[in-house]
Amino acid sequence: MAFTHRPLPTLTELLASASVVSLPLNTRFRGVDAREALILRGPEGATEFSPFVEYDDVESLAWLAGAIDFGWVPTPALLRESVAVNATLPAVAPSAVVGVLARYPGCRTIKVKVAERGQTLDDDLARVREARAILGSEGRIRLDANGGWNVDEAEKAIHALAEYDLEYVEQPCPSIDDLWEIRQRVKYMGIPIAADESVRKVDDPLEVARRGAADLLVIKAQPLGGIHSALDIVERAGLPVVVSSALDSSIGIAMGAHLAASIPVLEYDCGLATAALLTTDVTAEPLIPVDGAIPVRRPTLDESLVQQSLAAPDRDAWWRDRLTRVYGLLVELSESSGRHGA
Ligand SMILES: O=C(O)CCC(=O)c1ccccc1C(=O)O
Ligand SMILES: [Mg+2]
Repeated sequence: MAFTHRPLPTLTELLASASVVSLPLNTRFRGVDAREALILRGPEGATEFSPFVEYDDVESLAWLAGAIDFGWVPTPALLRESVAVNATLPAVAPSAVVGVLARYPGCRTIKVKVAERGQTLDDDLARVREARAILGSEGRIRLDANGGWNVDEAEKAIHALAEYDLEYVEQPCPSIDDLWEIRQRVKYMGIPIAADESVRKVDDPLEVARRGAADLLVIKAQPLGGIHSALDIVERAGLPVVVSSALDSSIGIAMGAHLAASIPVLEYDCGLATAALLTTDVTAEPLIPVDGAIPVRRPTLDESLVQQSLAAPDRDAWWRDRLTRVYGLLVELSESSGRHGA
């Protein structure tokens, strides 16, 4: 992973610029009702460090590199002023679908979460049927299983869900081997396979592309070490990409929007509309979709909104400890790569 910022800002500088916030969700997502994030104030503007709380320090390393990249390094040249986005539909009951989709005005593409633990294929069928009924026959529906199926389950589910006309299926199975296998099995149906976790949670983000295990890649700026590092991966992968977020505040969404705006060819709507799932944000001008797109700009922090969303003292301390530990790993890594001339 390429860490472009040298020298690193000091830990003192990072901690002094940090606020830890807890942003309640209007729809339960990934088993949580609030999203915690550590917001940093860098010379380029606000940035966000927000690996999910269950991620370990090693996995969080790339997220910190990504946060520093957006706050301390100028962004690449922007090729567009807005980015078309998909509605993200969490694994809610069919009766809740219409209410969630109302939060994404103008979106012609819906990403439906499927294969949720504790649910069945019938639950997925009912949710996707409802989404298709509301969207109409011309909008696009993509699925995201977050690796929730084995290959046989994925094959069965994709056969059953295909009647709703699928744009692609994201991470149907957990491993790269299984992605390769399911891709072969459904190729004749013309349904592309996208890789997400197999890009951002593995040692080599290019392995999927090299092995032909997916038709397209989901690219997330923060977990891939930042905009510059993600852009490098996109260039080297040679596959179409979907730029997505990880349920960030509008600051993290802006990082994704700047990445999306610097990619020459974007064939797919991006997964950058999830600020619509937050009940409150850290800026007065959140990056939520209007006419199916979000603008490419850096929101300024609204300090009173930040104050109102500050996390409880124990959570604030937890995030500062995490930042301190992960920063230590980042320093080790940049020193060892400096020694090896990388
Ligand atoms: O891509 C989108 O539409 C939104 C982002 C998203 O789905 C997501 C959000 C948080 C954690 C994981 C994921 C994911 O794509 O798997
Ligand atoms: Mg995904």
